[in-house]
Amino acid sequence: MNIDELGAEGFERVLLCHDEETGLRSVIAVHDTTLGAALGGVRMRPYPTQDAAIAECASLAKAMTLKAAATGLDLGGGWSVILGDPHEDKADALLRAHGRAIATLGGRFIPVNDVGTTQQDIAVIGEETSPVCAQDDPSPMTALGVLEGIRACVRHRLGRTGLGGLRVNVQGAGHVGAALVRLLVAEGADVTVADVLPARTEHLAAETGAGVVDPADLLALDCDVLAPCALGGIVTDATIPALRCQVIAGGANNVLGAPEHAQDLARRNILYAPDFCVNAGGLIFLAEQLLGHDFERARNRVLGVGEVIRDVLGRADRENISTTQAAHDLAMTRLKS
Ligand SMILES: NC(=O)c1ccc[n+]([C@@H]2O[C@H](COP(=O)([O-])OP(=O)(O)OC[C@H]3O[C@@H](n4cnc5c(N)ncnc54)[C@H](O)[C@@H]3O)[C@@H](O)[C@H]2O)c1
Repeated sequence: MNIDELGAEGFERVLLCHDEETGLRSVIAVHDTTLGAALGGVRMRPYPTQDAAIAECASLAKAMTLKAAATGLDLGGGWSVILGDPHEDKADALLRAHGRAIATLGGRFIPVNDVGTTQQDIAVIGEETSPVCAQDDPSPMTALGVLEGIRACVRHRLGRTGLGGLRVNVQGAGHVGAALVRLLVAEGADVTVADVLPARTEHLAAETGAGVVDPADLLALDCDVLAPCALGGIVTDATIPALRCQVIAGGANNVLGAPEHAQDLARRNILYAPDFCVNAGGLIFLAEQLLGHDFERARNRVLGVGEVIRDVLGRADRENISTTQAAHDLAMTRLKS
């Protein structure tokens, strides 16, 4: 195994890993462990270039630091990505090699499943490194936190207390997206969902009665709330003019293509719930599990995501700053205290 230390500014560690024998090519970024070990995802997907993989990994690691700090968790921020197609390239030997690379960090990075990996994959990684988070799928708790975040945003922007009849467009019908659709439908919301894998939306529509549209049409479809639950980077110079929503609040990490898009959304009078706060439910749940707390206690803490969002929205209004800046300030206050 060849592991290169990239020495990226502002990061504790960034490792570029290559294992000839298994074909593993991966990146592990530990951003900040001031508050505790860095808990973060293992994402597997094809990347156009190695630099694109490093950039995504670094940006997600940083978001995890902010997420833990803003929501009051004693965890740091880190992430890892495996370059490859999860449907074609994934193998136990490759996952174990990634586990051996993580083990070199001596427990400072705790992996959990993300896009392209499952809890079973994390268990395989856990054959080589400890600790790992492979017990329970955090996605339903991420979705529950997003639901509470949507509730807070809708009350703030639309003055509505219930979600009945609220038009919500959900991008992505994977672990988080599907769970969110179920929760929203149970609240009486009018939900439309899109996924690049049609089988996922077909099943979900049959089960819940949610509407389905082509993924290419979803962002420009009129709605009250847009809930991004696929990959990040969907708010860009190209998509902002087409958006027809009043609120953006979803499970996806790194929704904004660039930080300045927070101001662009505010100019268009679209209320943006910062992703690293509104999607923190899964991380809160995992942190509670690591502490040995029971399910009910963990779930109650996840419901607190709504309170965090209310705090962020209030701060943004009072200080006349973007919601992203307000959330960032909240996180930095805790990191520096
Ligand atoms: N799983 C969690 O608990 C958790 C926690 C925090 C953040 N997140 C973030 O939430 C997002 C979703 O995570 P997940 O675990 O549900 O992943 P997943 O892989 O289960 O689901 C993602 C879904 O998005 C679909 N998709 C991809 N590109 C799309 C597009 N352009 N349009 C529509 N659909 C598209 C995929 O086909 C897939 O069904 C990711 O950004 C992840 O980092 C997840």
